[in-house]
Amino acid sequence: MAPDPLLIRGARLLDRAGPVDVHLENGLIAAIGDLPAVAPAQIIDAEGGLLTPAFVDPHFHIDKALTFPHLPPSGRDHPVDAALERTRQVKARYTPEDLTARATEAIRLAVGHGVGTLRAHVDVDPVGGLSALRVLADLRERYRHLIDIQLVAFPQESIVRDPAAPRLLREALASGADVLGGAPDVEEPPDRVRHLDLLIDLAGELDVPLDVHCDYGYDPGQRDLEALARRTVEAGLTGRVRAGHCCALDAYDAPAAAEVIEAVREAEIDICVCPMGNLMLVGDGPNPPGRGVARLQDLLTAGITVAAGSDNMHDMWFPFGRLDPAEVAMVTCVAGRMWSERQIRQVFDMVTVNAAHYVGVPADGVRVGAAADLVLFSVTRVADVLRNAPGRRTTIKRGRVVGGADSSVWTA
Ligand SMILES: O=c1cc[nH]c(=O)[nH]1
Repeated sequence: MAPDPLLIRGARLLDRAGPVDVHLENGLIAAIGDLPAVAPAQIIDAEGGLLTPAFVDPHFHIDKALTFPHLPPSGRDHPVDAALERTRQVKARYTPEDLTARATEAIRLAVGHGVGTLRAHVDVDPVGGLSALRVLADLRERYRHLIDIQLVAFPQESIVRDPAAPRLLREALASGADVLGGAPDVEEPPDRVRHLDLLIDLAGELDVPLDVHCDYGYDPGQRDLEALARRTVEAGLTGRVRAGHCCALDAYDAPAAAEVIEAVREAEIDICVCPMGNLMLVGDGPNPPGRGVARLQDLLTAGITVAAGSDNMHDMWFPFGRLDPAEVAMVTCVAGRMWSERQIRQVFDMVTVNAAHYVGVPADGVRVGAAADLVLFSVTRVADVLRNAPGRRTTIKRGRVVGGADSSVWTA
């Protein structure tokens, strides 16, 4: 059933002077300007607060979310080795009930924070098979009125060493996954290109989008992103491939970085950085030299679409987080030394319109005819959104109010 028309009075839009009224009807933005009240429209008085496109979180591991309290101790020295080991141990103990409870809490937080679309990686491998994916596919349908969830079939364990793994990925895509994921880092170095080849072949054959975790290390020798870009073009998948993390870009010297960035540009690969987890885990030793956040400003200068994702929340990969893209954007500013108002605004795009492009949904901004997926803030400036200044957020999905930061409107 179409929601009642909604009139938002006196909202401030990005890049536009002065408050305006915004009329929502049939899930779309119907008019913007100085509008008469249209009875019997529901009216929200924005009181000059900022109205922006809904947040899009382009990279989140929903199946692992909130497992932190149950992690076994790890004897591993390197935090990434510890995270991989604990991932294996913990996911072997998932139950449908525990997964449903944790994922539902993640969805509740996302909706409350203004996320309209969430791309969620779900481990699909011999440890758990398709069981987590099935639970999450059910939740995707149950909460479709509140949030769009895309499920990525993510092979967190090897697909080269295990001959059954590619078949499992096929089954995942036939039974609910929207996107093919990948993680060449989990292979022995000589097998990484084989991992990429398997992914590219499968994505081409099944005609599905591909989203690959790439180069998760502060290591100038890691060039999987470049290999992915070159294979993307060769396979005719230009514009259909996405890459997350890309930490090694931070470790390359300038000529190597320029070469890889040019290959990425040619392949039209959007990049998603995940600075919260990467600042914590990437880099060796007690005083790591670089922190594994891809060269944001060089990528933007090259015209590449850069998005930012929350990655993990309170699990074996990241102990903190609250699934709030405003927090991700604030950390991205800090990590990328993006301090000026113009740069802060660029980073806000990384969690809204750029992230929308990354996940393949329209990135229209607040315009007549665009989907009415919006967030209304009581604060007026982007910097106040990113610093989580006291105030309220109202989440609007397809023209209907579905939640707020205090979560009082959210109904399961
Ligand atoms: O491989 C990875 C990287 C980050 N977070 C995960 O859950 N897995």
